[in-house]
Amino acid sequence: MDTIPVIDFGLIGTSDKKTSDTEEQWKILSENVFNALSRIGFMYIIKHGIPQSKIDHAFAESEGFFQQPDVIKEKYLIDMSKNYRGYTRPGQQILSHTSFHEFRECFSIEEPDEAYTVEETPGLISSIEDLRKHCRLPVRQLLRLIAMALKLDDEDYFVNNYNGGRLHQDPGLNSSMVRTHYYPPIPEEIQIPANSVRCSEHTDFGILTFLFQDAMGGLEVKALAGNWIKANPIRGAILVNTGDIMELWTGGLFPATPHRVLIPEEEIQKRTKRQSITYFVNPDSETLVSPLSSKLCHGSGRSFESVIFRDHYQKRLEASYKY
Ligand SMILES: O=C(O)CCC(=O)C(=O)O
Ligand SMILES: [Fe+2]
Repeated sequence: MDTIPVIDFGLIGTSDKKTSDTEEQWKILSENVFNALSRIGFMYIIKHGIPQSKIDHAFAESEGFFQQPDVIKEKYLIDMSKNYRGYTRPGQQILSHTSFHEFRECFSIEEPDEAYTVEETPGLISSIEDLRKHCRLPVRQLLRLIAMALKLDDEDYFVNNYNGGRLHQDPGLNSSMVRTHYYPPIPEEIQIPANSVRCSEHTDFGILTFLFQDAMGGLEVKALAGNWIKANPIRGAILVNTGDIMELWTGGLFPATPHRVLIPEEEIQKRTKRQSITYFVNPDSETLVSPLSSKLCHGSGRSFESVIFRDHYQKRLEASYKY
């Protein structure tokens, strides 16, 4: 499959569980989800119920933050000895050993913390938290659709491993993270070092990622055959992909699809900033993740080792921040 399918969540409405009225629609969507995740690992979700104004607001607040001088942004520099919250400057996180530099800066928020503020852009944290809050319903819907797609006896299995099945996030229990990215314009006078990218080829670390992107484009997805296809922006749609944990749970049936953002060849895009916001959906930190059944693993021919999510996450984050 060389196109990224579009899945319409409007069909199942605003309940996070199927009801007798919507059972048929849930079944159809779960089949669509199965095809998308087994063939490409990416899909667009439309009519997901998140107001466009919330998305636009988080983008505007993020832009306000990133356009400030470095000295201000670096006041909020990530301190990895404590947590992964705060500002990452360009080149500080490199997602693949094959890249020399990433023209990408970002700001990450792991879990809600009322006391944490960015005084120069006071709306940054609240707009991001608002977006996170709105993501929870479509995340829970999708986790149940995936359980149905896999024909699990327990359709709540994934939901129960995401914040212990609760709608509100418990600090410490779950490290799901919102990260707002800014790819700065690359001015003509800058010498671009060899092997530089905007974002290196990588897989995501958790269960799923929800990605909101602006109109600029540039994200590419590696199809199973190894060719790269463009994940063109669709206004208002959430681009969803599976991460390492879904690949492990399904024994490779739903692979974690590699993706990247190269430095654009088109001058206009190169000289223009790009923004994206990701919500990385992680299982609860203490979850022991292993392939769910030998039936699912059958056919992939690969073996998978069980991991405690906290250990896996720590390892992957530390490796990417070593530089
Ligand atoms: O900015 C993008 O479009 C991709 C970002 C991404 O893949 C990530 O942060 O994991
Ligand atoms: Fe990613």
